[in-house]
Amino acid sequence: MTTDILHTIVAHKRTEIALQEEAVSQDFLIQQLGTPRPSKSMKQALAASPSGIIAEFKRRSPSKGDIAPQADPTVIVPGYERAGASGISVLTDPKFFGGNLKDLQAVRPLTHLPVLRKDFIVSPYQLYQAKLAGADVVLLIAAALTVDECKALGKLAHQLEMEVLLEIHTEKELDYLHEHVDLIGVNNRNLGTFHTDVENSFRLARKLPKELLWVSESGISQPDTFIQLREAGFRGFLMGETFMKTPSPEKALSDFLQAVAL
Ligand SMILES: O=C(O)c1ccccc1NCC(=O)[C@H](O)[C@H](O)COP(=O)(O)O
Repeated sequence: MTTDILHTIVAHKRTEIALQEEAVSQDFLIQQLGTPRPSKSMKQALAASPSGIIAEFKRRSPSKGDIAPQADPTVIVPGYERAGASGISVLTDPKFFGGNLKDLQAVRPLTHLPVLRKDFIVSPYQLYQAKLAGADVVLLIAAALTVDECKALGKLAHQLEMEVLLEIHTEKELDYLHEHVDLIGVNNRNLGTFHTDVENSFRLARKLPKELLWVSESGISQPDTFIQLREAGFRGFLMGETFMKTPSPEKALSDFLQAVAL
């Protein structure tokens, strides 16, 4: 089921990709792959971390508008690593989030952490782009795909040695699980209404497969909530706005980790 904003974003995404493909063909991207650099495992990094925060670089969003429109990822991302992030997420969507694949490319050599390409992935073309830009993980959003598309994209991501974070919002979307999923993300944000409720993670936790690593996504700002989510079994926490809206995302993350005593 697609919701309105998601529908709009995905429709625009298809146009964006078609234009990019006109300029640079998929065959050309494949030729450029050569011998790719080995990937870093987000799953292992989160499982080994006492905190598990995937700190996100996000300039703006459909729900909040401008958050940090002038932010520079080459400043923010090394700061996140110094502060103790376990992984990095870079929003690469230009129109709705003010991001760019170049942001991901720019931070790749500046961090040892696994990097997630956070975008609305609907085409193999975007997976080749992600690999070339240096992503270790890609997001597949159940609500933006059919089950077959999700499986085919997951399979290709694995062939390209990238991990797959499958994002769900409802129990029904557990039908999207397949053998090429490494991490399961529960989005606390309803993409139709933008209403954000971390209860969604607690509700769905009872249904999530034990063999996958669980990530709670969106709207996490309170140390108490974070601690309760860890107690419920989540080992990854995708957090953007809480840090990006402050003058120093590095300090905000460092303070947050101190508040949860990690
Ligand atoms: O953030 C939005 O408004 C949004 C709207 C529509 C689709 C996706 C959206 N966000 C993408 C994300 O996944 C979040 O940036 C990520 O989960 C972090 O959320 P937050 O900590 O609330 O910034």
